[in-house]
Amino acid sequence: MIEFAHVFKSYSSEHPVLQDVTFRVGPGEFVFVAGPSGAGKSTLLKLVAGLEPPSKGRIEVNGQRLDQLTPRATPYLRRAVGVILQDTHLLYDRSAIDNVMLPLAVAGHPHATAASRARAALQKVGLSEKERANPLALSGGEQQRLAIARAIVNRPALLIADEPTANLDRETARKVMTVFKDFNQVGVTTLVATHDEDLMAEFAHRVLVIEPGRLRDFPVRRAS
Ligand SMILES: Nc1ncnc2c1ncn2[C@@H]1O[C@H](COP(=O)(O)OP(=O)(O)OP(=O)(O)O)[C@@H](O)[C@H]1O
Repeated sequence: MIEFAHVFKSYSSEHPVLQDVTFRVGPGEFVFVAGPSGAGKSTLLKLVAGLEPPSKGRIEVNGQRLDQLTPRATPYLRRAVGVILQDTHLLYDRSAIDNVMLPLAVAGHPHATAASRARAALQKVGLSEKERANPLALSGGEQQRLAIARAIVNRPALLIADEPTANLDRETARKVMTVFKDFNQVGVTTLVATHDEDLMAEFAHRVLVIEPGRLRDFPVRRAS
C-alpha cells in the first residue's frame, strides 16, 4: 500500500529532514508515525499524499510510483488517499454537509448522490445532527470528525492524518482515534502522526518513529 525506498527529503540545500527512509505499510494496517517535534512527521505524511516531492528515492502508494504519476492518474491517487492535515482547511462560510460534499462535487458526482454520500459519511463520524451547522459552531473534536468525514467521503483505500488529536482533551481525543480505528477495521489502511504516548499505548498499533537521521519501526504492540 505504501512503500518508501531510500527516500531523502530536503526543503533547502541545508540538512535533509528525512534521510534514507525505507519502510513498507501493507493494506489494512494501522500505523502511528511518532517522533519529536520537527523530526519530519508532517513531511513524511505529505510525501505519502503526494503534496511534496521527495528529493531522492522511490515512493509507491496504492500501486502507483509517485515520481511517475501522470497528470491523468493524479486525480485517482487523490481519491484513493484521504488526507487530514494539521490545519483542517474546513470552509467556514459553508455548512458541515457542504464541506463534506465538496470532494464529491469536484469528482463530478450529481448533487443528490453527493448529498446522500455526505450524509452517510457524517453519520459514520457521529455528526448527523450537525449537518447544517457552520464548522465554527462545532467543538474542536467535532471539527476533527468533520474533517475525517470529508476525507473518507470518496471511500479512500488509505487515510492519513497529521496530529488529529492535538489540542483535544483526553476523552475527545479517544473518541476521534476510535473513529480512525473503526475505519481501519473495515479495511482502510490508516497512518496517523502523533506524539501522544497515551493514545499509542491504548490503541493496538505499529509505530514508525522518526528520529534525526534514522527511522525505527516497532511492530504491532497490543494494548495491555
Ligand atoms: N515547507 C517547508 N519549507 C522549509 N522547511 C520546512 C517546510 N516544512 C517543514 N520544514 C522543516 O522541516 C522540518 C520537519 O518539519 P515537520 O513539520 O515535518 O516536522 P514534525 O515532526 O511534523 O513536527 P511537529 O511535531 O512540530 O509538527 C522542520 O525543521 C521544519 O522547519
